[in-house]
Amino acid sequence: MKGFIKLNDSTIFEGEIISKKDFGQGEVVFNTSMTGYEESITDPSYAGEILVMTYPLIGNYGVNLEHLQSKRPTIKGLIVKDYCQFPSHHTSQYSLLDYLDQYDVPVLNKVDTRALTKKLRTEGSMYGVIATQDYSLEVSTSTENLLDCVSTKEIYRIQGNGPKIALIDLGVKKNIVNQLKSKGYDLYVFPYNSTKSDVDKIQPDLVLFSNGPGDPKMAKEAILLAKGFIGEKPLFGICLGHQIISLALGFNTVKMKFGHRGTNHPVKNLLNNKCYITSQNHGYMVEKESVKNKDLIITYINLNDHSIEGIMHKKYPIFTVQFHPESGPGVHDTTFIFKKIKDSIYGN
Ligand SMILES: NC(=O)CC[C@H](N)C(=O)O
Repeated sequence: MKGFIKLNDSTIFEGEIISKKDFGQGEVVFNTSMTGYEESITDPSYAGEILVMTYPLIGNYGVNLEHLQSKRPTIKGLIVKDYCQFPSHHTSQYSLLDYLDQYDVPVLNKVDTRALTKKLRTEGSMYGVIATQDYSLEVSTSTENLLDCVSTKEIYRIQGNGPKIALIDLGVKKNIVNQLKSKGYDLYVFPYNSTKSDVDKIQPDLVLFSNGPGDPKMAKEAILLAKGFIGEKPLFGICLGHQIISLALGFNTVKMKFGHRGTNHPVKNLLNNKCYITSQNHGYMVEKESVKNKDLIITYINLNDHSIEGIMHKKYPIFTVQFHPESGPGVHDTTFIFKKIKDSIYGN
């Protein structure tokens, strides 16, 4: 069936809707990974977003449930150039389309994704609507409470013999939990709106703020929670968690022109001059000009645009990364960060 994506400046890109669902709206973002669509479509950080894959052939290796980063797809729609109808991989359990159809996610195929991506790169991120027929549709730019959609409703524990971590679930990816589990941490996973007294009950050795969707400034409860623990407990944050801790420390965050979404983003550790290739998925960043506190150090920068990719406190055991050390999808260069958490607990 003929369909299209209409952007909020009224530009239309035509395509074919191949899914059961023929309507979806959200912020239109592009990901430049050549593989990893299973992880990306289920990464809760993409909640509220329509995902454009720049790699032209998508669906080739089907879907294996083990690769998924959460219980269901979190995207509002998928846009591809050439959907592969006949996936071939020995571990594939579903075709990508069958999997997305189970959850009513619209898929728009045969789109000139290169032209669409060039548009978003030059003019900046936009909202869009995937639809059929009615070209006069209004493009909505409103957002829902994304954290409420992706965070756990109840506290739960994944027992381990190591230090006790309070993991604030802002839409945590499965690979982060798996990495922490594999290092033996005793994990208590908390809802996004937990209070300091909720978390204090377990007497954690460290409080970890996870990745997650949307504008970090909307995560008011989590910012307050992070503020409460500054100087009291070691803190660590990944992606949205990095932004939240940064806001709690008095930095500002701003929306990027089109964000970083892909698996080959080079970052440099300014403390030892080492470079790493990292997996990334974010549309906001910590504003460089806002870093004025002398007790804070920028630890990592992105080598493509020199934006901040990590910070550290000089006096307190607080450190954060904007990139995704757990990968899923992507490179494993920075998984050492999960061991560094232990060092920060023990003051090394
Ligand atoms: N992966 C994430 O945690 C994303 C953080 C935030 N939602 C952003 O887009 O910048």
